[in-house]
Amino acid sequence: MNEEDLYKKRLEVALEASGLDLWENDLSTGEVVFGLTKVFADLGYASHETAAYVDDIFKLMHPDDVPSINQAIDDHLNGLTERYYSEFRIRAKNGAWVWYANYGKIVENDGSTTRFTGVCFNLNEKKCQEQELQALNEQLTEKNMLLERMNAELHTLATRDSMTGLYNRRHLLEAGEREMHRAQRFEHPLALMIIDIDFFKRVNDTWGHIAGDQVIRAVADCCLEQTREKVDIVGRIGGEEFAFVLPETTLHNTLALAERLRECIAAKEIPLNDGTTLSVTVSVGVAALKPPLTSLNELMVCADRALYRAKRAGRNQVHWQE
Ligand SMILES: Nc1nc2c(ncn2[C@@H]2O[C@H](COP(=O)(O)OP(=O)(O)OP(=O)(O)O)[C@@H](O)[C@H]2O)c(=O)[nH]1
Repeated sequence: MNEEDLYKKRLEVALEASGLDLWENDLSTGEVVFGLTKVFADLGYASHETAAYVDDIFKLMHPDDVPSINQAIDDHLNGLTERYYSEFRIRAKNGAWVWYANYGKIVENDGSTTRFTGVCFNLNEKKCQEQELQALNEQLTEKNMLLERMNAELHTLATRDSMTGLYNRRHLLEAGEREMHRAQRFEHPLALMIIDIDFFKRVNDTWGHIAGDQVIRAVADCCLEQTREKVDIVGRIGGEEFAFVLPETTLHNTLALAERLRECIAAKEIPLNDGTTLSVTVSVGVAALKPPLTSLNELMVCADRALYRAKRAGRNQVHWQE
């Protein structure tokens, strides 16, 4: 065996061991000088079906991949890249798309001949893994978004009263306790107000529970209208009872708010399902933070006592605990 044959044999062994298939094209004529025998065989084509011209290979490539292949060849031809590399799909004999990659270089470019040589190797497993990973990532992102939505819903369920959308009793007490600590530490004013719908039992007894619920919602709307969004903590703490934790609010200002709210509710004509309207009044109890009070609970007791006095004094009025 001469040196050249020996060299070829060595190359064959190297290519076979590494799963590479050698190719060489003449770009000036468009001819395939040296064919992709292993690739075509792997794709199920007979030896007479292998491509004789570069264009024949392009016809077997996925149309979406052709522009990037052409770009990579142009970049290499124009000296922008040291080597040509591209990834693409080729249609197998059975119609399936199989991923391959090309690595090559211009080995001769003398004006009349442009020899382009390289190797091609199967990339299908890697691509399939990438696609699986991407699909998994997308699923994960979707699941995360769902989880975030569910968490937000759960938070709403845990902190809000479902009938009015106001805070529930537990959240009001927790958030109120925090405000209480802050107010005490920095010696800032804080007030607590409780309102209770007057003679609400009569509403239920006369117009029914559904009308009663509508009244509760209408009163809740007034409560939100008259308070500061994201500052005041407004909650439904019982059937027809609402509480307000009012940070940075003096007794004087709270009494003004209480009066405004009382008037707003009394003036409201609440539409019922049967087309009629209904009005209700509320009694209000107010207490402001001052020594020796130290807990929200104590403040609530004070406001509750004031509310009781407002009821006793004839309802539809505001009372406060000094
Ligand atoms: N429709 C409706 N009624 C409720 C709800 N929660 C509590 N109630 C009713 O509210 C009524 C409250 O009545 P009472 O505590 O006797 O007080 P009141 O009739 O408002 O009288 P005063 O507070 O003394 O003015 C009861 O009949 C409860 O059944 C609710 O979510 N929806």
